[in-house]
Amino acid sequence: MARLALLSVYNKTGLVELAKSLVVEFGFDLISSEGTAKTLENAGLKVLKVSDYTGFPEILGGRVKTLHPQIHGGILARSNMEEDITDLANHQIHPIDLVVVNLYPFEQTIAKPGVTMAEAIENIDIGGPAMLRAASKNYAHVTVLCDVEQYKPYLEELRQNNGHPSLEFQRQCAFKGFLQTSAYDSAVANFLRQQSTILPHWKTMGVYLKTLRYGENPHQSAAWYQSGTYSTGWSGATQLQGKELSYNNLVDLEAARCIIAEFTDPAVAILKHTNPCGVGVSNTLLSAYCKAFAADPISAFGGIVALNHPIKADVATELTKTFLECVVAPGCDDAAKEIISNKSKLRLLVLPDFISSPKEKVKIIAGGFLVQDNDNIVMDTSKWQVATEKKPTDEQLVELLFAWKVCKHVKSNAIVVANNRTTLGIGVGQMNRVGSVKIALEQAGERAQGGYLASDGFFPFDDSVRMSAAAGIKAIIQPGGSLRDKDSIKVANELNLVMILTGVRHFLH
Ligand SMILES: NC(=O)c1ncn([C@@H]2O[C@H](COP(=O)(O)O)[C@@H](O)[C@H]2O)c1NC=O
Repeated sequence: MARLALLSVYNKTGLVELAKSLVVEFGFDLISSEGTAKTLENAGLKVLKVSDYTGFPEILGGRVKTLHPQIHGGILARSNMEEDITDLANHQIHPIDLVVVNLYPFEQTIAKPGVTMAEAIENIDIGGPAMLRAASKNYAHVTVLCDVEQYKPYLEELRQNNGHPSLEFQRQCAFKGFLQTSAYDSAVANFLRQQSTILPHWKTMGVYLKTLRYGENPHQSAAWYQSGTYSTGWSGATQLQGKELSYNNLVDLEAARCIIAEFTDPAVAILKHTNPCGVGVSNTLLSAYCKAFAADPISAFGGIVALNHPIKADVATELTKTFLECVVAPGCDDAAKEIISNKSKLRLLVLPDFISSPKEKVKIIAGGFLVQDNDNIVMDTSKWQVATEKKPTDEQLVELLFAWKVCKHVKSNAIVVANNRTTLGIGVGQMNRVGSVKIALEQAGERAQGGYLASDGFFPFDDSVRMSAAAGIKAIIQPGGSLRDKDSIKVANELNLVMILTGVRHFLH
C-alpha cells in the first residue's frame, strides 16, 4: 500500500477534487467510511472502505464506523519508533499519513425549529472527533484537515515541499483540529446545559467567532467568542455599514443594549466607556434621541447609540448631525439607511433580539474565573417602600422608575439625576457615594431643580440627602439597608423630600 489518506467527511464539498490530487499528483491510496467512499467511487476514484479494511461492518446505524484499532493504530503510530512499527506489523495495521474529517452538523441541527432531542443526540459526532484528536496529537507524523478551507493550502504545501508538509504546517493543522473539537464539545455541553435546570453555574466558555483588530488598547490582542450554541445576541446582529467593530465597540454596545432593553416606550441610550452619558425615554424615538443627546451633548460626541425601536428617516437625520462611533437598533428602514450611508464610517447595526440577556456574567481572576447570575432580577415596584411622610404621586413614580432603571446600568458608586424621563447628571464609579452625588448634581446644574435622584447602593450617611435637597431634588430612590437609614429618612422628612427604598441593590463593577 502506498501512503494512506483517510477521508471521512459529512460535508463532501471539495472532496473529489482533493482526493483526485492526492491520488494523481502525490500517489496516495484512499480509505473512507461508507458515505464518503460512495462519493469517491461515483467520481471514478479507487477507494478502500473502512469496513473492508478492518473486516468489521459499520454498526448501530453509523454510531460505530471508524472506531477500530486498525484505524486509530494507523493514526497514532510514531513512524520513527521501532516499537510502534513492530506493533503495526504484528496487527496488519498500515500507518495513515493524512486524516481528512469534518463533523456532523450539531449546531445547525439544534438551530432548526422543532428539532427533537433524539435528532440532536444523533448529530453528536463521536468517531470524527476521535480521529481529529488522535491525528492532532500525532501531528509530528500525521496531517489533519478538519475544514474544507484547508484543502487548497494543504495541496499547495505538498507542491512546495516535494509532497511532504512541513512540521510547522502540521502543527497548525493540529491546533485547528483541537480548536474544532473543543468548540464542538462546548456546543454540545452548552446545549445539554440549556436542557437542564440543575446545572446553574457550569459553563463552557464558548466557541471562537472572530479575531478582533485588538483589545481595549492596541497592544492587547483580542478575539470574540460565541457563548450560545447558535446565533443569539450580538452574533445574530447584522452590520449594515461602517468600519470593523472593535473590542471596545462591542463592550459599549452591550452596555447600551442593557439600558434600552429596560424600556418598552421608545428609548435611546448614548454610551461612553460603558457608562451612559445620556438616556431618554419618550413617546417617539425622535424625541427620545433628542432628549438623550441634549442630556450631555459634549460627551455624546463619538458615542455609542442604542435605540429600542426601528430607525426611520427623522431619527437618521438627527443621528448624522454629530460624530458617532456606532448605532444599533432592532431595525432600520431603507430611507434611514440611505441617510446614514452619508456617514460611511459610522458602524450601523441591526440587532433583532436586543431583549435577551445572558443568564450569567464571567470575570477572569488569576488562576480561574468567577461566574455569577446576571443582574436580571425583575423590578417589582409593589415591593418598594415609601420611607418618608411625603408620598410620591403616580407621575413621580414613573420618573423614579426611569432614574432607577438607568442607575442599575451605571458603574458603582452610581448616582443618576433625572427629570422628564431624561438623564440630567450621572455620577459614575466614584470611590465614595457622596462624590458621585456631587458629580451628578454639578452636571445637572439648574436642571436638578424639581428633579429625581437614584442611587445604586444605600446612603451610609445623611450627607447625600442634604446635598440633593440643596440642589432642588424632590424625590430620591435608593435600596436602603444602611445602619443609618433612619438618619437619611429623618433629613428627607425635615427637607420635605420623598424617599423610596427599593430593597434591591444594583452594584455594577
Ligand atoms: N462513529 C464513527 O465511528 C464515525 N466515524 C466517522 N464518523 C463521521 O461520519 C461522517 C462521515 O460518514 P460517511 O463517510 O458515512 O458519510 C463524518 O462526519 C465523520 O466525522 C463517525 N460518526 C459518528 O460518530
